[in-house]
Amino acid sequence: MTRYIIIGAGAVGASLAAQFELSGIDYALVGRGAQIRHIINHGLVYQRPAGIRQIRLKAFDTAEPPSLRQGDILLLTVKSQDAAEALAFWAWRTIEHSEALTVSSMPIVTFQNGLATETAALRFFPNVYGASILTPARFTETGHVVVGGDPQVAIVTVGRYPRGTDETAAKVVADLGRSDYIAETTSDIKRWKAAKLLHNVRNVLELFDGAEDERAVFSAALVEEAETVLKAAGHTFASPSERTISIAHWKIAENSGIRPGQQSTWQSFTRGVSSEVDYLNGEIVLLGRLHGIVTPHNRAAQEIAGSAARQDGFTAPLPFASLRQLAKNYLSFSTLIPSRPKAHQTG
Ligand SMILES: NC(=O)C1=CN([C@@H]2O[C@H](COP(=O)(O)OP(=O)(O)OC[C@H]3O[C@@H](n4cnc5c(N)ncnc54)[C@H](OP(=O)(O)O)[C@@H]3O)[C@@H](O)[C@H]2O)C=CC1
Ligand SMILES: CC(C)(CO)C(=O)C(=O)O
Repeated sequence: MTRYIIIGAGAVGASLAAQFELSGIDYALVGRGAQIRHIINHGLVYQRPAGIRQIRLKAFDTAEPPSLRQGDILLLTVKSQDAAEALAFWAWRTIEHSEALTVSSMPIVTFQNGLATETAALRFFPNVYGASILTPARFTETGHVVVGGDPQVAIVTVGRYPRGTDETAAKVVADLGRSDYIAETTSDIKRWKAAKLLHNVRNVLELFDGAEDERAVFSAALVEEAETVLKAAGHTFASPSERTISIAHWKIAENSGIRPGQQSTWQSFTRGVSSEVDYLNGEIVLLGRLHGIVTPHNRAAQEIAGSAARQDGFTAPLPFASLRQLAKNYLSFSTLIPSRPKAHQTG
């Protein structure tokens, strides 16, 4: 029987474990720090629109990981900035009763927003499956995860990376479906990841104050830069009409404990842990630099969020005026720099 090894016990990972537990699907949840200690000792307080319950989970501290066996599938649910460390930690461990095989021979499913994790995983694992997950999930309090998706937990699209689909992708989708997710396979997961990044570059704005109309202008600029550089880098975007499943009745339930403006980046700041901004806005900045395109709004957002993350405590929104000014400065610098010369042809 397939067992899922869920790495990262936060909003996405702990809710997956809870859903598997409730559906009789075998799994092991591996986490770190106070969160996993709390889950091991007291269980998880799991809040969904239908109610709150305390669930005992098969949970392990990464300091004492479970041994892995043939047939296991890894689900990576840490944030992008923690993916490299987790991949290196798992890849070269041997598999129980198959000393010649390492964990890297197992399939791994990457749930991260952004575009960086799949290529990082391919460095170690030949069988990488990208998952694009749309879920209103919250982890801001130790031992407590809230999911506002209604009636299902989330919408998940899974495909082999960089392209294709196969029996493993179909198996993961079937098990997610049994566990109250709306799930589908795709043969082009890169298009879903790129389309999602167009939304996630706006997450950073939830850290800032400012008038709604000014924020809307800045938000549009973040997305426009993202679209331009992603296209320059050869990405195309999946559109909702490509879904093979209906999501018409899916919504974020009212009074579910999920509040607008408090998505995953805001949650990391609120918990005082590192944030994913370097892999969301930072991905746009990186691709811009690689393709000779300026990205002043994403750069300013990445820089201010990065500096703020180094300071203690996130108790008040960051000043939007500073963000706007820094973006303006980067925009005017860029007009002073001649555009990149075309590479000389040699030989
Ligand atoms: N939250 C949401 O609603 C959504 C999130 N996503 C995406 O899903 C991914 C996961 O996000 P999310 O669940 O919110 O993240 P969380 O921060 O809630 O959870 C990640 C957990 O993984 C732990 N962790 C980090 N490194 C390791 C490691 N090496 N081994 C074991 N555990 C580790 C973290 O510990 P610590 O607390 O110590 O850092 C944290 O508890 C992200 O890419 C995010 O963008 C996508 C859609 C919605
Ligand atoms: C789907 C969305 C926007 C919702 O929470 C998300 O991806 C995130 O929080 O990062």
